[in-house]
Formats: sequence, C-alpha cells, structure tokens
Amino acid sequence: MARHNRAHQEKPPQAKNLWGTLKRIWVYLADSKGMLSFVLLLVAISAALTLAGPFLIGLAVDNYLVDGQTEGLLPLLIFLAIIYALNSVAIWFQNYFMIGIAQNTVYKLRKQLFGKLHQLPIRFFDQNQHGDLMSRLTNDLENVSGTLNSSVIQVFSSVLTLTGTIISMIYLSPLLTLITLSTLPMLYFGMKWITKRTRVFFRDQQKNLGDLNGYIEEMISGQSVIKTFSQEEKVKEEFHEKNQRLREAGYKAQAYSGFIPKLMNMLNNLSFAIIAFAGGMLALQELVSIGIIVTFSQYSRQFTRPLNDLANQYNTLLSAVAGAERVFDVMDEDKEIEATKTVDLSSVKGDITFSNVSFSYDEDGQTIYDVSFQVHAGDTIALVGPTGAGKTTIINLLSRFYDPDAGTISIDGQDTANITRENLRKHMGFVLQDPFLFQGTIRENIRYGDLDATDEAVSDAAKLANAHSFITKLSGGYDTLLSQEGAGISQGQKQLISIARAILANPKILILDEATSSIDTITEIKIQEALGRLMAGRTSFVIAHRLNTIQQADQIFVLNAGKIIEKGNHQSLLEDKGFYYELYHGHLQYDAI
Ligand SMILES: Nc1ncnc2c1ncn2[C@@H]1O[C@H](COP(=O)(O)OP(=O)(O)OP(=O)(O)O)[C@@H](O)[C@H]1O
Repeated sequence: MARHNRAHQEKPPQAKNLWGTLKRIWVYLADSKGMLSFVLLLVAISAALTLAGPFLIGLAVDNYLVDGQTEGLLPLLIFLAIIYALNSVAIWFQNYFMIGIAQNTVYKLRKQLFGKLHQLPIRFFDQNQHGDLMSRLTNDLENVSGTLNSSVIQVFSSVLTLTGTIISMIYLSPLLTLITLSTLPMLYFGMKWITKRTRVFFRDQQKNLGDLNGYIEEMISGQSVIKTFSQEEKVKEEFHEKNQRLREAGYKAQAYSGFIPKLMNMLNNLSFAIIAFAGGMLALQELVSIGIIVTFSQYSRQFTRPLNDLANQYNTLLSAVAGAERVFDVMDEDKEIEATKTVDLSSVKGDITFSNVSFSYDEDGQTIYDVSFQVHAGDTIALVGPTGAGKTTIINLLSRFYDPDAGTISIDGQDTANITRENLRKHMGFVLQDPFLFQGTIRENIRYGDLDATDEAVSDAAKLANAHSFITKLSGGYDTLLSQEGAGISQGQKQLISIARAILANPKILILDEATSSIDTITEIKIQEALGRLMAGRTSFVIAHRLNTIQQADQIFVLNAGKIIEKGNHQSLLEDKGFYYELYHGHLQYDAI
C-alpha cells in the first residue's frame, strides 16, 4: 500500500506559554509531593546554614580577631566547621532525592507520550516526521529530566538564600545594604536583554535538533535507496545544511547564555569593590564594624551567586520548557475518536457495503468521490486502476485508518463507524507489499497474528503458507532471529511469513496488496498457492497487479481519479469494451497491470 509521507507540516509560530507549561510539569511533580516537601525542607536547612557561616565569621572577626582575643575562638571555629559539614550532607541528600523525583516524573511523561502515540490517527504519523517524534521521546524528555534534577533545588535554594541574605544584610547595616544592592538595576537590565534572546534561540535549537534527528532516521532507514540512486552527495549536502542550522542555533543559544556568568562575575567584583570602599569609609566613621564588612563581602557573593544560579537556571528552564512543550504538543493532539455507542462484532460473515462514500485527505482536493458497492461474504474483489486512483484509500477507509467525510461503510449491515477500530481490525488480516517484520524470531513474527497460538499452530500456519520448508532449512529454524524489519530473508520469504501470520490470525476479511516487485517464478507460484488457501472462504480485497488474480476475482472495481468507473468480472468488463478493456489491451498507460 502506498503510504504517502507528507512533508512535516509546521504549525504557525504560537506564543509559547511558559507558566502554563510549568504548571503542567508541576502536576507530574505533585505526585511526589511528600518526597518533594522533604527535599525542600533540606533546602531550607542548607540555606539557613549557608547564611550562618559568614555571620559567624563576622562575629569571629569583631569579637576575637580585632581584639586579638583567642579564647573562645576555637569552639566558634569548630562550630563553623560543623555547620559547613552539615550543609554538605544536606546538599547531598537533596540531590539524591531530587534525582529520584525527576526520574519518576520523566518516566510518567515518557509512558504517557508513548501511550498517546498509539491513540493517534494514522493521519498524524503521515504528517509528522518519524525521527522528530522520536526526538521528542528521547532528547526533549531527557532535557526535562536533566533540568528537574538540578533546577528545582537550585531555584528554591536561590530564592531562600537570596531572601535570607538580604534580611541579614539589612539587619547588620541598612546603609551598606543599600550601597551593595546598587548594582542590581544593572544586573536586571543585562539579564533581561540576554534572556529575551536566549529563549528564542533555545526553542530554535530544540526544533533544529528534532529536524536533524528526523533526517538522520530517514536516511538510515533509506540507506539502500540512497545507495542505489547514488544520492550520497545530495544527502550529505542536505545533512550539512541541517547540521549547520543546528550549529548556528546552538551557538547562538549557548553564546548568549554564556554572557550571563561573565556579567555576574563582573558585577560580583564590582559589588566587592563597592563594599570594600564604602564599608571602609563607613568603618572609619565607626558606622560599621570590620566584622560586618567581612560578612558583607561574603554575603555579596552569596547573593550574586543565587542570582547567577537563578539566571542560569532560567536558561536551562527555558530549554526544558521548550522540550516539554514539544512533548505536550503531541499529548494534546486529538485522539482517534470512537463512537459513544459501539456495537461489538464478535463474529462476522464478511458482507461489505460502501454507500456514497466520499473522502479527502486534506482541503486540497477530494480523493474519493461518491463510491458505492456491495460485496458478498467470501468474494474476492480486485481493485484496479492507475496509480493514485484511490485503491489504497478505499482500503484505508475500510480498515478505518481514515474515516469517510460522507457516506457509510458497513460490515454485515453494521455501520463501521459504530464498531471500535480494535474490534474491526480483529476481523481483518493484511498481507502487504512490503510486509513489516519485527526484530525477533520467525516464530514470534508469525505468532504476531495470534499471540496465544501454540508452536504447533504456528508451524501449521507456516505449512499452509508454503513457508515451512524454507524456515526449516534455515540453520535456526523457527528460532532464526530476524534483524530489524526482517532483514536477512528475501522479499518473497517475507511475504510467505506474512501470509502465515494472516492464516494464524484467521480473519474473515482480507486485505492484500500484491507485490509489484518481481519475485522469482518458484516463489511466485508458492505465494499464489498460499494466497489461494488464505483467501478461501474469506472476503478478500486485492489491490491487484497480477493478471491471474484479476481474472479470477468475483468482481473487479476499476478506479480512476477517485471514482469507480466500471464494475464486473473480467469477462463482462472485456465485453463492455470500456476503460478496463483499454487497460487490458495496453492501449492505456497502466503501470499496475
Ligand atoms: N496520506 C495522504 N495524505 C494526502 N494525500 C494522500 C495520502 N495518501 C494518498 N494521498 C493521495 O490520494 C490519492 C489516492 O492515493 P492512493 O494511495 O489511494 O492511490 P492508489 O490507487 O493506491 O495508488 P498506487 O497504485 O500508486 O498505490 C493520490 O492522489 C495521493 O496523492
């Protein structure tokens, strides 16, 4: 079946919602509320200990060092050492528990995102680059996890330390506090200038990373096509372009955010100089003590550090929010909707009716126009017509990969819109041109048709599918491990395995997409024979490319430009001397017969 992968459709740039996204992340974090409270308590303890250090050093200077009195100094220093040691222990525990919380949160996000992918319609996968989706599940989530690990603690600790430091400073000397804080406006405007730019660049960086990953994924899966068409140079060029774009976005994001520590450092030194100078002047007038100047010089670093941390965290936070937004974007996609009142089809006969079905993939143009037909249970229907006529689309509608815009499709008289997709597809089997085999043994791949099947049932199905003899000739037999996508066995053998899988699933309705690629005559005969057995007693829709399938079909639907233009069996259609007759005699270009 031709799956037309549409170019990745970019949504128009939207005002991204920082607080909204943070709130959504909080909902996940809130599940570990108890643990988080404990971490925050530890953060508060270590913030208090951080404040106590310089305060005690100031005391030591004023009470002991300035007076030259050493008695009592030692216990004070021991006390100071204990405070610093306790602080380290508290910090270690904060990190330890926070890593657990972050991992839990991202585990839940990952689980939900992966779950959501399975609820999305095929349309979504047609419209989004697969590698980009993978990037959301890996890079973007990793980004969120990394930030949670560090940011939550940093932000709380910075806010507490900052508030505590300023309160202590005001307590010690309001005047010196005012002088020290005079560098703040410079800091504020500098930061504003930088963060305004970095936010855009971080988003760009994540987007370009997703784009590059998507490209790499596609190029790795399409390696054989690239090689057969000698497109290596073009691919390298395209890669180079995307790689360059990522480099530029990354460079800008990092370079601008790299200014932040430099700016902080400069202001740090400046405020240190201001304290030394202004403090010295005040001390000369006996307005402050030497101890207070020492405490202030420590505190000034202590308040620029949390500010620095906050600013750094703000950037990491922005990049994580950009990642989280990309995750939430997928989570917010509309799920496939099932009817509220569904009928349960436990068994089906296989009568199928299309009544005035119309459908278009997008607003650009209609794909299927007013298609109506009736199929009796057990019949074989061949869908023929030029490429792009709508054969695959008819199948997509029947199996509800897409729903019609108008008209109804029914099975045994039941509108399929009222049957859940899962229920519907239980009664359908697919044998596609390029069967998808998973990494695993041949047995597991056949058993995919019915997970409860015994080994004996698997080999019986393989026998009916003419696959048994080639499987037993493989050195590993049924336990032969197939590498990804079934590499390691031939195209014809893959077909036989997929037929065995369909036989095991035992569906009432079959969808067959005949391979157009040439398969050697012996395998071809084996496939035809196996298909004959598989189709017996089932309603079969065949996107037919082979003459004998078409000739033996009970009904042939000739499609052209989304309409069924002729119906009948091979003989009657030839007698009509219409489109089919022309196709058959090669008067019309038709690459599928
Ligand atoms: N996912 C999609 N999104 C948008 N348009 C699509 C999509 N899939 C198919 N189309 C368009 O719908 C039309 C019918 O396509 P369809 O795949 O049904 O043709 P087909 O008869 O099966 O062709 P082929 O024999 O080449 O497989 C084509 O014009 C195609 O470009």
